[in-house]
Formats: sequence, structure tokens, C-alpha cells
Amino acid sequence: MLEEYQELLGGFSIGDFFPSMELIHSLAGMNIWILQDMFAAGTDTTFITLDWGMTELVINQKATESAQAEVQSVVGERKFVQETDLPQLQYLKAVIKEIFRLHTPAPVLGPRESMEDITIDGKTRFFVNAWSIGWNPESCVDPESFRPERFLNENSDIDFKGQDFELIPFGAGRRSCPVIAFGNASVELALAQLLHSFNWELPDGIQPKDLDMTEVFAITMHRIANLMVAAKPRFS
Ligand code: HEM
Repeated sequence: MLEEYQELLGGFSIGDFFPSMELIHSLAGMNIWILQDMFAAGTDTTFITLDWGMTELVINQKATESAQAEVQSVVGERKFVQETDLPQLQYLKAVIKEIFRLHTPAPVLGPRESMEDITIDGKTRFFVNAWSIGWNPESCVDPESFRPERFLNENSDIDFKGQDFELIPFGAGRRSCPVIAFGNASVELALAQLLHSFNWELPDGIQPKDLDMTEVFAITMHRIANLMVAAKPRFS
């Protein structure tokens, strides 16, 4: 089967995603542009959220312990987290909001046009910087620190569904992300499972202060370095 795919792909590997879209199209019987949109908009954003999330959690072991204790109390000895567990994971939800705020995966939203006459430096087309809104000390106390508890306490009424402009990782308005619930649930499920199945530590000799937390600004915002962590299984 793999040989057939490779022959059809004309020398491209599966990793060379775009040239293989025609093949995927014919296999899946779906509109090619819908698939392309889903891959382009959905993979990097989800991965980046998980990457920054794991980075913050290995640095902030207290938050990890609280999230793990919560997952354990809901999932118990079951090996797999289920979608039905998610509504009960309130601390984990706060962790993910804090990741969206601190490391907004798509920092600058798509261009907007004003609906009313407006003049900003002589131009009317503008871009919203969702990342810098999250770091604004006017809407967030001590914005540089990773503190999920803020979304359980003083900022508990803030959600990311596009109504609260202090936190808009999925954008807002009619061009906002069309799959907020799915995108968020994918992150919740993956993070909950990672915390449930493993204990996570930095490799021997590496301290939190050694991690390069530089953000690389682009359409999506990666961390400059790859994350190296040691995973210790929690189940035999
Ligand atoms: C953590 C996960 C995700 C984040 C943070 C995210 C964030 C965003 C943002 C910021 C936008 C632009 C909104 C604006 O300009 O107001 C957007 C648009 C979009 N997203 Fe997501 N997204 C995520 C997951 C996904 C997934 C999983 C899919 C598809 C399966 C997806 C599909 C799309 C599409 C198609 C658009 C373009 C909508 C349009 O132009 O009308 N996203 N997303």
C-alpha cells in the first residue's frame, strides 16, 4: 500500500503535504480546499499550543501537580481520558487559557476593515495583535507570569469565544476561527492525556532558567527551541 502511495505521489513523501493534496482529495472524496484549509489552519495552531503548554508546565511544577491531581480525581485508574471527562477539568481549562494568553498561537489576526469611517494614521486597514492584548497590564495583573489561577479567580468571567476582547486566541467576529470548540477540545484532551499518562521533567542537569523562551513571530508563533523532556510512565 505504501509503495502505491509513493508511486502516486511521484517521489514526494507524505511530509511534502501540498503536492499530495490531489491524492488525498481523491482518497477522501472531499473538497480539496476544505481539507487544505483544515490542515493549514488546524495543525500548527494545535501543536504550538501543546508545545508551549508542556514548556510552561515543566517549568511550573506546582501547576503541573494541580492539573495532574485534578485529572487523576476525574479519570481515576482508567488509562484513557474521555471527552466526557473534560467539563470537570476546570483547572486544566484555566491552564489552557493561560497558555492562549501568554503564547497566543496566531498572534496577529487577519486584516480587518472598519465598518464605520475611521482614521488611524491616515489609513483604515488594520491588524489586531491578539498576543499583545493578552500581555496588557490594564486587563491582566502581572501579565508576564504563568498563573492559571487568574482564570479561576479575578479573571474567571473571561472566555476565549470572541466575546471578551481581553482574550481572543481564536479571533472574534464573523471571521473568527470556525472550530473554536473542536480546536479547544483537541488541546484539552491531548494535554489531559499527557498529564495522566506521564510525569514530565526536564532532562538531568537542565534547569528551567536554561530554557530559551524566545518566541518566533510569524503567522503562528513557535518557541525558538525544541522542547526536550523526560517522560516517566505513571501506569505499568
Ligand atoms: C488551538 C487551536 C486553534 C487556534 C488557536 C486557532 C486560531 C485561529 C485564528 C486566530 C483564526 C483567525 C481569526 C480572526 O482573524 O479573527 C483562525 C481561523 C481559522 N481557523 Fe482556527 N485555530 C485553531 C484550530 C483550528 C482547527 C483545528 C481548524 C480546522 C480543523 C481551524 C480552522 C480555521 C479556519 C478554516 C480559519 C479561517 C476562517 C476564516 O477565514 O473565515 N482552526 N483560527
